[in-house]
Amino acid sequence: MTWWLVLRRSWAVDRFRTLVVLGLVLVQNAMFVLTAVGIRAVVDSATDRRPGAALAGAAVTAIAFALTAVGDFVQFQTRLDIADRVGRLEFDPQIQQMSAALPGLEHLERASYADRLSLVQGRGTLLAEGGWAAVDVVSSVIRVLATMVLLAAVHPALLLMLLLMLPAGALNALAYGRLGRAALRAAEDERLERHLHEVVTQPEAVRQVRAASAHGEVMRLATAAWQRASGIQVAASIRSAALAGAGGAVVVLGYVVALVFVVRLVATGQRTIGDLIMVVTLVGQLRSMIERLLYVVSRVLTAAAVTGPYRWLESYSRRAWRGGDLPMPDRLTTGIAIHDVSFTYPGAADPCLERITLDIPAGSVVAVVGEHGSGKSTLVKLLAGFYPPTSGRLLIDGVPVEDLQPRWRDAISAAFQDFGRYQVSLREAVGVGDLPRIDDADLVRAALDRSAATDLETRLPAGLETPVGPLLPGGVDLSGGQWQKVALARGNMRDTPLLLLFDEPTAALDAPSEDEIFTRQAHLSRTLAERFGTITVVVSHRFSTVRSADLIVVLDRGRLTELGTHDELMGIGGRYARMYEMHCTAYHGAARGDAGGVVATAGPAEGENHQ
Ligand SMILES: Nc1ncnc2c1ncn2[C@@H]1O[C@H](COP(=O)(O)OP(=O)(O)OP(=O)(O)O)[C@@H](O)[C@H]1O
Repeated sequence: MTWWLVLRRSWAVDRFRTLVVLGLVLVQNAMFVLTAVGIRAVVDSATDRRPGAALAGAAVTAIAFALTAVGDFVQFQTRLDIADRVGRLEFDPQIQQMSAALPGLEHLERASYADRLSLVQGRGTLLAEGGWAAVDVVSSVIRVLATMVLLAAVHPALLLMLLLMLPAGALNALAYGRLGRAALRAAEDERLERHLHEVVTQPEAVRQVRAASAHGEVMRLATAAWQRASGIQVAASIRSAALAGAGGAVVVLGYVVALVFVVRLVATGQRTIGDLIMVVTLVGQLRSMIERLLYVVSRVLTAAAVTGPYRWLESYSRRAWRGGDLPMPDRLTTGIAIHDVSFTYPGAADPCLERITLDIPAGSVVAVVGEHGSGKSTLVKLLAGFYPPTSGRLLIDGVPVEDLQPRWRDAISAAFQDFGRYQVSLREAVGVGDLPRIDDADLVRAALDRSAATDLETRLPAGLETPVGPLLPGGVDLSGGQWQKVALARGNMRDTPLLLLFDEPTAALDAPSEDEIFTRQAHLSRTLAERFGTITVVVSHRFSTVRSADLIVVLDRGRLTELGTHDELMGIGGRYARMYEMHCTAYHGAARGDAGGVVATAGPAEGENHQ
């Protein structure tokens, strides 16, 4: 229950104010009853010509009324303040932490998960306000009940007013439930619209958009997405307003009927004028009370659009972290075993990897090859623990990988073909690969060295502290290849990994740089293999690297079709042999100049060695 959680957090953040608010809720309700009874006493005393009693009653009523008004104000402000503090200091950081610490990628790639995340992120204050609004609901209900008791004392038939609240409340709940569901439905288009705007504003993407003269089209798509999202929300608002309006009309009708009824009681002498004035006051207030009740219920329901996703995030992060407490080994002894692993992307119809079985001995270098879309990167993501296999098991030294999470992630160094361009200092852009040691300049230099990128530090005006990226004050932009080297160095920050993953990490580099990097990485892999039994997994189009691997894994449409060393696979004469030969033919053809008008930019000396 979110309101209970909010109260507990508020208590932890500010005990005094929490007590003030809860105390005021009780006092105000007592003062409210006193005001109503006081008004009746004043009027009846005046009617009976008892001026002293009338004056005393007026004084008590005025004080009770003043206390109610001041209490309302203080309570409202204090509650807003606590909700804001709890939202910003407790919920927002927790939400950020839960989202950032999720071990896999499913929450970012499955649309329904991403929608919930986008609804809850940065909405901690709304969540806290929703919790306090629930306290408001309780307070408003107490006030309405007190009113009903006072009305019943005048005539029990007035209790029928209570019945009117049920349809009004139900209509309002429907109205706001509809709004919450619309927010969730619109979230996907809102995300799309934000993404398309990023595409036309972020330097990396905008170049391609400009080159294709697609700016207008992207903007049209963004506008269409915005219109769909806003259409969903506007339609839901109109329907909700109609429902809430119908609820209000029911209440007003009851108000009029009640007044006519009491006037008749007074006219027939069954009740006093004091009773009439009290009923007029109470019923008049009842309307605003019910409106307030409906308003606070609406706040709770609006917050429910966030509480639902918040609850989901909590339970999802608990499930995602179901890993055991097993300690991480310091070194691999047997290696990684993949047993009958299949994997289907969230929301996808067909599996992307099917029944892969593979033993990777500790200390080995494995190359994964296959056509585009054959599942190479997916296999790498599974090894990194970004996704759990849909079926089958992944064992690290005989231990299921999920029992080692999240520590397994800390034992991995990885560089991918898609890389982030973090616009911070060079030191931070590399150091973030091992966050606890981000300030260790020597470690950052060693990572740059392992990635053949030491020249970056010497070329940049302020060395490691140079801001990289054009958006920073004094920032220096890097070339595509330099950015890739930064990403590679980031992947090399950890100096004692048990698994090195390289998924086409040099695609943006020229052949000599690529050659130098692979020579260094090969040396690094061997050193780490000896010391820690570290396994290296490389996805590469570079056959000189592939052929020197201890084990080559050939994937074809998600299935493992061939497995062995270069010589073994060439001996089989299957897919690998054909790929290798095609590569050599294309390469030599290009080198001879029969590339059909395509200028070959990589010469034999630039890194390829096929024999
Ligand atoms: N996040 C995703 N959601 C759904 N399907 C995906 C996702 N990522 C990849 N796929 C699909 O899974 C299949 C394998 O993709 P993967 O990236 O593993 O192939 P690959 O062999 O690494 O390709 P490439 O050589 O082009 O990098 C492809 O059909 C791809 O469309």
